[in-house]
Amino acid sequence: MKTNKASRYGRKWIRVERTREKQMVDLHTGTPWESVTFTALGRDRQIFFNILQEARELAMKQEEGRTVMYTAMGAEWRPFGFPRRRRPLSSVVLQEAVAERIVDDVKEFIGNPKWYTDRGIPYRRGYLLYGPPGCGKSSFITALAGELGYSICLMSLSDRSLSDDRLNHLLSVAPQQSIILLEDVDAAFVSRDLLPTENPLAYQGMGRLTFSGLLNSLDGVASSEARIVFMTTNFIDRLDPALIRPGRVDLKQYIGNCTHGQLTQMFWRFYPEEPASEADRFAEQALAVHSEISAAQVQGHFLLHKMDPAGSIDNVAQLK
Ligand SMILES: Nc1ncnc2c1ncn2[C@@H]1O[C@H](COP(=O)(O)OP(=O)(O)OP(=O)(O)O)[C@@H](O)[C@H]1O
Repeated sequence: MKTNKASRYGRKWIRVERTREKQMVDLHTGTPWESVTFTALGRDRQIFFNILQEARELAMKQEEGRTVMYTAMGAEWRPFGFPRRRRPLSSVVLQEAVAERIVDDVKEFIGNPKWYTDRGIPYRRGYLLYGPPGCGKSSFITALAGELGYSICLMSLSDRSLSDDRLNHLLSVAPQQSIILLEDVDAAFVSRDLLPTENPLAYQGMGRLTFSGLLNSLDGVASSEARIVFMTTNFIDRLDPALIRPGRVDLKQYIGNCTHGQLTQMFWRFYPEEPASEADRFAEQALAVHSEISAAQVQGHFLLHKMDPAGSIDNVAQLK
């Protein structure tokens, strides 16, 4: 498909011819390739460099301050949804020093490629965040990506169309400067092993992901670019030790239910006008009635009492 248009750029007229390639798509974005040809009269070629430079700056501006999420489609990664506004790290309230530990580790890793190459160690690092639901594993990883200016490649291992080859390929073509996020890694193999008896036809003619395929793909994830893989699970004890041995998972971190400190901090963030003593009172009362409270529950409770900090304390027993 071809279109022709005349456009003004500064004081010059240029002809813009766009040709859409039928069979080719950009592997990283899924958009079809287009050839754009500019023609202008005159001898000054600088005009073309200026156009390209301007286009580049505009494209970068669009993603500035945003986190792009990719999902796997066939053999490619495609962005899904619009790039999200970066989530600040401070908006995810974790137990003291936990966020710093991970952020420092990742930054140290990204900043030292030579250390790895000098020692012949593959330049990749694996992280496992584990703990009960709704405590901030995914939110923290999203905020971390924002802090680093990285995108996120989100992948579910329970995806039935995932085979060893496909996973291997996807991991090797992941966009540069991205975090690969494998969520709920425990679910993949438990559920998969049950499936063939339920529906023996489901896998006919289709390769499926095997546990050793997963291990091989993770081991193969290495390039001159820093490769960061995050896995999350609610049940660390269901994971095969081979999956989380050093080299595949280099840093494990428990992300648990709210402590007194987290509860006060969340209260402050939500009701910044309130005195510290109220935040303290909220935390104390919440822990007196509930032994385990996730940050997601607290967030939901505050949303029910948006303009009513005292009400959020008085009704703390209803927190669920
Ligand atoms: N530590 C936290 N600080 C601030 N908000 C949080 C925190 N944990 C969770 N939330 C809020 O709760 C919701 C769910 O959190 P999130 O998806 O990050 O939890 P998760 O630990 O990844 O859960 P799951 O194990 O179910 O995937 C989000 O809206 C998030 O904003």
